[in-house]
Amino acid sequence: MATPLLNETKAIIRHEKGLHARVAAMIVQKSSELQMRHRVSLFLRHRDRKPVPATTLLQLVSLAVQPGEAVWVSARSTADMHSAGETRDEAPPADSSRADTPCAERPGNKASQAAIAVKELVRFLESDFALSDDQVQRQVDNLLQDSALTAGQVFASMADGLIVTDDHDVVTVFNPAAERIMGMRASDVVGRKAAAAIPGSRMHIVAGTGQPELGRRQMIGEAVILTNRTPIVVDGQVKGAVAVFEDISALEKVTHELREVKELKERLQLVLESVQDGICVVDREGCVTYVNPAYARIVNGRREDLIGQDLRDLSPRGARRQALETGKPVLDHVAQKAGDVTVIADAYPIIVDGEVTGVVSIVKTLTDVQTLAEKLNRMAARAEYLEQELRRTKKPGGAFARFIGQSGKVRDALAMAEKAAEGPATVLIRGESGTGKELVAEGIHESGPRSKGPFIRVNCAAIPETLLESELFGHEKGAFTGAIRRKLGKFELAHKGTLFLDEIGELDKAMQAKLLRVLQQKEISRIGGEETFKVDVKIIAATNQDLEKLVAEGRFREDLYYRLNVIPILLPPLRERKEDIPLLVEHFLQQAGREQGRALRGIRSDALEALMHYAWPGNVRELANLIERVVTLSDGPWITGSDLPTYLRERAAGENHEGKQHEGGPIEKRPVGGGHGKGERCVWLYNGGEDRSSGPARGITGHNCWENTSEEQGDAPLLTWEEYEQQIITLALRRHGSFNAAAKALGLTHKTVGAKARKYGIDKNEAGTGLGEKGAALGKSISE
Ligand SMILES: Nc1ncnc2c1ncn2[C@@H]1O[C@H](COP(=O)(O)OP(=O)(O)OP(=O)(O)O)[C@@H](O)[C@H]1O
Repeated sequence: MATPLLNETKAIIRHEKGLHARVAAMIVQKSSELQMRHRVSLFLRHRDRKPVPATTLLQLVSLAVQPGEAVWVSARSTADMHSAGETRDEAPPADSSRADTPCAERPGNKASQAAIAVKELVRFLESDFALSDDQVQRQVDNLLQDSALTAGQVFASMADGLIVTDDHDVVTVFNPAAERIMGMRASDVVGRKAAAAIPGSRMHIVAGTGQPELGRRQMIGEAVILTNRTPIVVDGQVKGAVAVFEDISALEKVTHELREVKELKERLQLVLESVQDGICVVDREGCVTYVNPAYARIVNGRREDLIGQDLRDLSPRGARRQALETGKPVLDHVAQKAGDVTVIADAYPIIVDGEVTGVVSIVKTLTDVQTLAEKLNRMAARAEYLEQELRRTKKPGGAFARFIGQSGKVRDALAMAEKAAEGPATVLIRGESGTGKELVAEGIHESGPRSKGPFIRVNCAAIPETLLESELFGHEKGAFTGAIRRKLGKFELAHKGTLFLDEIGELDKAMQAKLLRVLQQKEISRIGGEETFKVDVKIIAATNQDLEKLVAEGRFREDLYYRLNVIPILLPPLRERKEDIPLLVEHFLQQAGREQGRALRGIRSDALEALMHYAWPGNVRELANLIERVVTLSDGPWITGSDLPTYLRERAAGENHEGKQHEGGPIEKRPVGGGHGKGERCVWLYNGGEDRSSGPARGITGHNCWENTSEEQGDAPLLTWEEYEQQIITLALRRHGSFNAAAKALGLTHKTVGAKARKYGIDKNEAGTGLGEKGAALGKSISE
């Protein structure tokens, strides 16, 4: 408890300047002397403010006592103060109730000493403060000097900037912190008006309005400053202003960083909360500090229960603990969790400044991993399949461009195929073996909306019945002996694409039933699996069998037949479209020549005749194989009748003369191998001539040529150079249709081709109409 002040006595300050600095210094000097003498502490109180020690200059000055005003003097025994544990400068409340208490003024009595001291100080305060004693005078001066120096020291050692201006806005104080913060020197500022010397100064405004400006933020260069400006008011008069300010740039930076860290934390939190993988964080002690919702779901726990748990209890030998102890990641760790859940975890140590401060673990259920592996498996299988397909099918142009043939039946079939490609309906392609059913099926896929999806082929005849089901529908691991891993079926692989079921007539009845079910329900299930999957597949089936007959015999399900036969496409056998033979021959000759690196010029009429009169039981496939073989075995640039296998020559010739029928159907009675006189036909690989033959064949050049047997093989009369040139230009324009393209093919500029065409009067649009008799006869001598 504070010791009460004694003898509070009123004193009127009569000095003309009131309690100003010098008077205050004299009071301090006098009070110090009295305190020493009487072993008391003396206090002054002004109005209802707290008493201040009478020996502190600044506090006395700050009482701002005016002339004629009263102050209250009181005292306290120094001995009392020490026993009460108080410091000298503390000012306990005055006990005014005892202020007027008379006291015995005997020496040695505490109360009387206080009374004497108070009385003497009151007398001094009411005096005129005249100082006669030189020593006292010096002491007062020293006091004032010390006080000023102390204030200067205080200002200099302040961390905050301090600016003081007088009532004319002249800077009187500009401390070192202000110099540092504002980057200005005190010598450049003190004594000058603040408004002029300090950019953006508001001291004159604060002094002018008398209103303080507190907590103002401002920028000085790069620094952020927080300032308090206060007017200095003495006797109700504004005497200047004081500004105290601090550089809060560092604080601002930290605040900004903190905000960024908070934002980052929020974002990360959001990511962690929404990922499907389970994430768990433990601290350096092995205590769980965070789990995301996926983690709680995977381990069948509640987040609030999991957080705070100790790894020693949770999983003492788990991946997290290992990572925590070794400081190394632990990957693919398989663990059993509650509810019979098997998880795969990766645990990564969190290392800060080389020290392991915790662990993050990422957890997936085994099923998730399996699903991913399966997806991968599926993609890999599909990629492999598509790669093979890509290698196999090189398409030169439009979807049906690889299908050679211009006969009416072919055109009808292709027109139907183009239509069939547009929609989802099942297509059934019929035709003898080798008629191009697969080629057409590919064309349908490529020209339809599913062209970006897979085209999957299954040859129903080539796969043993026992394997076909698993081939089509896939199987689960362990579904039967040998099923060592899950296999995806062709239906699954063909999802969003086309499934081509070749040789559909070969399916046994059981498979027919299964296929029918898939076609009806559009869903499959793997052998040994319980799940069913929806599949979106366009079915194209093909057969060379007489399906109607099979249905009639009960060997093919009628309902499946109708399911498949939604859009039927019939491909004619080669013997029914002989006019396509020269086209095909030229196509395969070019192909074989290219593949075998042979500079072939064409096929002689005798050979072509033989090919056209053969019945082709193996159709285009047989023709293609034959040409390939002939090209391999022949030597010269021309394929002649003698290059053909004997059976074909004899059969064609014999049957022609005798009017026999081939197994594939009747053949024309036409002479072969020179028996045709002037009307013989031949196919030029790279040339053409006027079509004078009445025969139907047209090579890829679109023309047959007359060939005079007496002039055979290079005996034709030579033409002039210009006539050859005319031929070549005509031929190139006919083939390529434009000066540009023709020039490119001939290795000339389009200007040259244009000039030559004009020279010879060749109209590029009419170049295809023929070369004239002389030119046509020379066709064969124009090599590639
Ligand atoms: N019109 C054609 N134009 C070019 N090549 C053809 C044509 N028709 C068939 N081919 C070729 O003949 C071969 C056999 O064709 P494809 O396999 O399409 O016949 P298919 O009718 O499916 O035979 P199969 O019934 O024996 O399976 C292939 O190499 C194919 O490229």
